[in-house]
Amino acid sequence: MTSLLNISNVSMCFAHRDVLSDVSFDVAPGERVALLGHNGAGKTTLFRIILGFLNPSGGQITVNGAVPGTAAARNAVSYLPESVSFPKLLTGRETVAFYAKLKGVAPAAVDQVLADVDLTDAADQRCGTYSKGMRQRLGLAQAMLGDPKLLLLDEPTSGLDPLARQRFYHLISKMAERGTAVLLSSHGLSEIEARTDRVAILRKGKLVADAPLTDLQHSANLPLRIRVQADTAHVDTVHQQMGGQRINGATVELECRYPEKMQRLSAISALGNAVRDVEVYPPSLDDIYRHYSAGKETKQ
Ligand SMILES: Nc1ncnc2c1ncn2[C@@H]1O[C@H](COP(=O)(O)OP(=O)(O)OP(=O)(O)O)[C@@H](O)[C@H]1O
Repeated sequence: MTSLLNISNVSMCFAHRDVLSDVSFDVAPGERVALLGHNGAGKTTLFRIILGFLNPSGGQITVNGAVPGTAAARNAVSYLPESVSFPKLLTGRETVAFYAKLKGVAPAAVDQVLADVDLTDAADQRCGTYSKGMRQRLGLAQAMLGDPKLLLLDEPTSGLDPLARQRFYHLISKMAERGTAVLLSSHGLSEIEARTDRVAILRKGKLVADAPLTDLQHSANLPLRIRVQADTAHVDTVHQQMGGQRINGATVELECRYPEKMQRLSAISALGNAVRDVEVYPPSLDDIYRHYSAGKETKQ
């Protein structure tokens, strides 16, 4: 599939300091990509280059085939910055109407996006009275205007409560279903785990991973955990046969690598009625992030 966002060998140097080094990856229409990295890894800098606010020291970017900052690229992209602020005296509805006018979007879309982010009841309240979460949702409403081809979200869920986060990701997925390419940065690893299609990890300005989470789970070769609930009368036998650790009266847990997984599971299955239940826990995004952040540079 043709990429909507193409980042090719991008480098950025501030005052002789390399902040981004030779970063390349693509985002396709309808794809949701999480951009992860420690504080200062270069995520916001990359966003600012994609938006055309900064010129890279090297490499090229195209947004829907256009150079960042050109009218064609600007028309294709919407951005929600990390710290969003709006004029305090304008209401939510006036604020979104203002952005709709700037973007050339029909006024009818204003009430729809306010409803999408659950701000209908507060639409006539002044932004100065909004909570942080409400401001963030208003920011998302303005970013959703006009069904952008590319949505850039810089730590979009900071300040949102758990239900608002769920709703937020639901909206993002709906936009992706309609073909919007989404690139979002986040430090909330658990929340993006099941809600993005690919993970890109920056470490000190270098791209150290770029693949779907399941591929990273395999290539990092981190252990997965198999937890077996044994019949209480047979727990000693199960422990002896399986190895691993007993973690309570009836549960035995062991760690293994992906290539051994099926062999281990058939051995457990051969224990028949001595086993009541089996659960397999793959490495979490936290584990994978720690692995790649520690310097295992195996780009997919
Ligand atoms: N205009 C600038 N001039 C000089 N250095 C800059 C400038 N903008 C960013 N930097 C530096 O570039 C590095 C990357 O910053 P950036 O804001 O891109 O990181 P980040 O990954 O978004 O971090 P965070 O997770 O904390 O938001 C930092 O060391 C920062 O100090």
